[in-house]
Amino acid sequence: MAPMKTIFALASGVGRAGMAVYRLSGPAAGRTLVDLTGRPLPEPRRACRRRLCDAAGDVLDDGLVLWFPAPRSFTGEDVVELHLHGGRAIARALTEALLAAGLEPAEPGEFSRRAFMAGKLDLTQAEAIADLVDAETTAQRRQALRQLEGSLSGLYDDWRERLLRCQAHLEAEIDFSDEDLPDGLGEAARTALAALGEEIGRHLADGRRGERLREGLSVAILGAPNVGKSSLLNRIAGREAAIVSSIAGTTRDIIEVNLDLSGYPVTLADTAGLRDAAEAIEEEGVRRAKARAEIADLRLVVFDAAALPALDPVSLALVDGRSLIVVNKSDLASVTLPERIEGYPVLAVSAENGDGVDGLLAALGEKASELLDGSGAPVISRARHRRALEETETALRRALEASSAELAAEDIRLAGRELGRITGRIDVEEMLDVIFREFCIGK
Ligand SMILES: Nc1nc2c(ncn2[C@@H]2O[C@H](COP(=O)(O)OP(=O)(O)OP(=O)(O)O)[C@@H](O)[C@H]2O)c(=O)[nH]1
Ligand SMILES: [K+]
Ligand SMILES: [Mg+2]
Repeated sequence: MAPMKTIFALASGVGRAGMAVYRLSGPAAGRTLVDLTGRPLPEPRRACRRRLCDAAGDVLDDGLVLWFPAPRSFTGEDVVELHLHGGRAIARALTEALLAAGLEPAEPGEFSRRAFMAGKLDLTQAEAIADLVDAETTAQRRQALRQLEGSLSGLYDDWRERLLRCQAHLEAEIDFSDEDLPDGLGEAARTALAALGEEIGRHLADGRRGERLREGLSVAILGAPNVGKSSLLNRIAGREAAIVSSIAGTTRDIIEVNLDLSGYPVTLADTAGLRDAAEAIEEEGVRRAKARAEIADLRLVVFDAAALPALDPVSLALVDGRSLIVVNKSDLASVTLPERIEGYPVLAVSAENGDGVDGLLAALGEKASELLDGSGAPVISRARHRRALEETETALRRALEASSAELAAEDIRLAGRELGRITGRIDVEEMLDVIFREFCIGK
């Protein structure tokens, strides 16, 4: 095996800042610190003030240095942290000095990858670090923290252990029963596997709460042309994100704004007015609007108060349990607004003067919490986990139906392998690149 390289990266944000934190990891980290400071290594894990110079003796900066000898460090290797002043010139000079010392710039996610290799984190925890850094709302931050603390690791490891136990029992039965092999599964294994299958099934039926929370809830504003969809988006976003005009068919592309709705991440999308379009570009806009209506977690179906009692039939067809009914232009209403449409409560608003918008946001927040909040039990946070769990469940079901003990044991082995892939207990090499690629540099 090639000797482990020593890597470095700016772990804090790039650009002008009061402070910048650089991280070095690998066998040459300690020697590099000695060379940069011209002093012996400081006491482990204690911040010390030091002046840093390059090989020519030019002063780079004056700051704090920390020394984390292996294995008690983030990566499990020798690690050095340099807390310097933020700024591009310092970053450039330090980078040159480190390159000259033979260190290499870290790849995205390389620190976390080394931590995983050293057994400091499992894959769900490594993914949680990426999520935590990306978290934009309170609920996202909490979910990532729970996962980093091992909520998913604990659950999946426990399931995997139970599977391995069943597998061991079954294989013992096969090995020691000489002539008359037991048919299929033993009673005890059957009960244990069926219970496990049910638990995994319940975990899978979480309404995609964790994944939605990570990705943000997708909310689409839909309705006929000119009902004020773009005006409503702008009112909620607090800025002129979309073009508003009195010409029907103004919006074509989907315009998205990201909102933090009482801690829940929401992507609100404005769409083209639904109608039989007059020309090709608008037609494409309508096609995109309909596609978004299909995939959205929630729909705001907007009607025009000035057009009442007439209700656009295309919009009406979109109303279901996933929608909130909005009647806009309440300031123009000449008739009393209905309390319900198709049995669903009506939210009256005026995008023009802001009336009713707080009520709409409150209703949206309630829906978001219904879709995203759970019992507090750990939830699946990534499609990668969901796929592996589905494979596990399928293999378990096959094991329960298997005609011989050997076939059942093989399926149980497959199920355990799928579970192990989630936390990275087994068979991980090929997945590592995919997982750590989405990290940013310095993590
Ligand atoms: N009086 C009043 N006018 C409104 C209100 N909301 C929007 N309008 C007006 O209605 C017209 C259409 O508004 P838009 O926001 O462009 O409507 P839209 O639904 O996005 O239209 P398309 O993109 O063409 O489908 C504009 O002239 C707006 O100023 C409202 O609450 N009250
Ligand atoms: K319009
Ligand atoms: Mg519009």
